[in-house]
Amino acid sequence: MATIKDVAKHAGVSTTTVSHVINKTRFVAEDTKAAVWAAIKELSYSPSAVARSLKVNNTKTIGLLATASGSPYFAEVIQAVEEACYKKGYTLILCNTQNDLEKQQAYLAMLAQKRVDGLLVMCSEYHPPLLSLLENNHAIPMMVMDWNKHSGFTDNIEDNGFHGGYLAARYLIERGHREIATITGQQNEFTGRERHKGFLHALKEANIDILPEWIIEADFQPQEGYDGVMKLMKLKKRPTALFCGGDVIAMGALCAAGDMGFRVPEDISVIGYDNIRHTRFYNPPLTTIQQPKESLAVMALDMLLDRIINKRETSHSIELHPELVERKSVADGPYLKK
Ligand SMILES: Nc1nc2[nH]cnc2c(=O)[nH]1
Repeated sequence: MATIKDVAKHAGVSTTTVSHVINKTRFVAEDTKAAVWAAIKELSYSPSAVARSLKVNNTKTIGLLATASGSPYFAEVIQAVEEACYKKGYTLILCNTQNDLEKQQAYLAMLAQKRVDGLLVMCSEYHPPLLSLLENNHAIPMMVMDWNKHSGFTDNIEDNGFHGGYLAARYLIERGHREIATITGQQNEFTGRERHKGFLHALKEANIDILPEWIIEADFQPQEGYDGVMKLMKLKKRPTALFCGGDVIAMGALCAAGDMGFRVPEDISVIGYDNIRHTRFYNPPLTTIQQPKESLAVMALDMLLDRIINKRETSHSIELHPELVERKSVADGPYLKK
């Protein structure tokens, strides 16, 4: 592979001139520039990012310690992170860890060895061993994207999942429902837990009791939504509305309702959470709560770059604001005041 020295020799100039031509850091005469670019082309020279990194002490790379890019929600956030990195001239290194501590350890070590400039963390579950692991690597500028606790050494985002869950329940209540069930995301995940708490709070505030069998603690999988609706719709007392803690759960829920011969929203109303791209094409199009995934990605990266570039050491927290997206999966319930 050609080096900068080869290019300089080929073009009959110094390596410094080659560097100035490539980086546009100084005036260089047009014919010299042309000779350098011709040599670069002829030798298929590509500037070494490694050599550059050694010189400037940064790598223009960001690590993302993620959960699983196969889930539609994470896929959309990761795509937005990648796009934001690209726009700022950074390369993203994606590490899917599937909540496996060994993988988290191994990837963190690799990212540290690769000298990433900063780390985005979206691991879903923040148990003590993971937190110690992150703290042990606090020398790397860090932003946690799905946890609202102030850790002191990282920045973080408050996604207001509690408010989002509250909005979902309020909407169902305002549409005249009181028999409301829920199939939650996993309760050891911050997003799953906060959304569920907000949902319960709205019911309590409206003096609505929820039957214990109407609360199905699940995880963010369509199968869980499917199985959940199968159980709910076989109960003697069926709910008229259902809040699913994630759109992928709602996908399974709609499928089960159809398989059992129930119509959505006529027989049961369904509301989801996340507003993943495909929900517009669900049958019926899903009413859901918008998790601002692009803002999450852009804000997380901006804050991380602020830590990296401005050497900020104090922790900052930023907020996202969920919003209702009305489509066609919720009908008026029996208690609607006209
Ligand atoms: N694991 C997981 N966590 C989430 N948090 C918000 N949405 C999701 C999802 O679809 N899966």
